Amino acid sequence: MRIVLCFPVLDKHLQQIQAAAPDAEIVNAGQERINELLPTADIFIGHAKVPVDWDRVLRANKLRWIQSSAAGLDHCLVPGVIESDIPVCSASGLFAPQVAEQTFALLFGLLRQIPLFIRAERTRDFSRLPTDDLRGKTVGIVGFGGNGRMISRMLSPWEIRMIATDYYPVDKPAELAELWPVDRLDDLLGLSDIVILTLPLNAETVGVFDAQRIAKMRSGAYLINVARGAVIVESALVAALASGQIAGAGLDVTEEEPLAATSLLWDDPKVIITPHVGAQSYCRVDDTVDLACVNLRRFLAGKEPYNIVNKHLGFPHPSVVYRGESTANNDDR
Ligand SMILES: NC(=O)c1ccc[n+]([C@@H]2O[C@H](COP(=O)([O-])OP(=O)(O)OC[C@H]3O[C@@H](n4cnc5c(N)ncnc54)[C@H](O)[C@@H]3O)[C@@H](O)[C@H]2O)c1
Ligand SMILES: O=C(O)[C@H](O)CO
Repeated sequence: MRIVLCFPVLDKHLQQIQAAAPDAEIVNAGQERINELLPTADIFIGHAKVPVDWDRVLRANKLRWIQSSAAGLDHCLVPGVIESDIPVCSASGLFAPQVAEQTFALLFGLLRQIPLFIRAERTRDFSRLPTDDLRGKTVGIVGFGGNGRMISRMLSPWEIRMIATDYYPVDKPAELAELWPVDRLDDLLGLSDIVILTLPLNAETVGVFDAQRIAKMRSGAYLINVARGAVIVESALVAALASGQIAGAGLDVTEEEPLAATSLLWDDPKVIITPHVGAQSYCRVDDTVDLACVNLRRFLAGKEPYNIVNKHLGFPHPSVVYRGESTANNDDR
């Protein structure tokens, strides 16, 4: 059995994976050799950032399971793969603590005008300006999976109202006032002072925040995107910031990555940009390997791995989140 990897593992990670699959040959393809090696794989663990020739992989008819090292599967959810009988597992929820911290950084950075004070610091300028409070605000979370749930849990001590929408609006935690289905997105936008995007990018969500939808947001609201850039039409966001419809945006992700040097977002003082680092803490690879090994052991033992996302195989369902509210599966670690 050959396991092909495509993510930056250290020797200790390779040893951990080998211990989970003692009889397997483990090959670390890296981005450079992924297209050469993937058709020879029985199992793929990783996340290809380069275009993969999935037709060739499917024609080889060898691959039996995919474990993504990313939560967002927009790269590998090509129809042929997701509709095949190869189970595809995401890293949904795995990076929720990191992504929630990044959301906090962007949220308080915007409310407390941190970029402005950092600029003033450079000129030894100690002028005071009023800043905004989180207290008393309504926070709307769009996409209530692993990341959305962790954000709401971490925000629960504040005196705020939280509402959310999700494709599967079930298991509403006590800190949330409302958990609505996706068709109530506009209601959420009309009520929220801060909108946090934690939904996946797919055919239904691409460009969902276009000019019309942004116009449904409260005037002077803040928008934070820690999901995928392409859920927002960037030109519409630029216009809404210019008109004041949106008071500020915190973006960990952008439509094009890296964000083009010519983008007007760079120079907007109401925008904080981070280069898609929400999940990039020092724990990321350790966490990914832990999940891969839990699932590898399950797969080899003939058990269902966690976080399968193929719809025709009966997924996703609300318990797919590996490190979310709805599973206790860390026992398997
Ligand atoms: N910034 C980063 O570094 C970073 C890190 C991890 C994940 N992400 C992105 O965040 C997304 C969410 O990650 P997660 O771990 O919470 O995944 P998840 O699968 O646990 O959660 C996504 C949730 O969104 C819901 N959803 C699907 N379509 C929706 C829609 N149209 N409207 C509202 N909700 C919808 C799903 O039902 C699910 O509950 C990923 O798909 C990925 O693109 C970004
Ligand atoms: O989806 C994820 O896991 C992060 O955005 C990194 O790709």
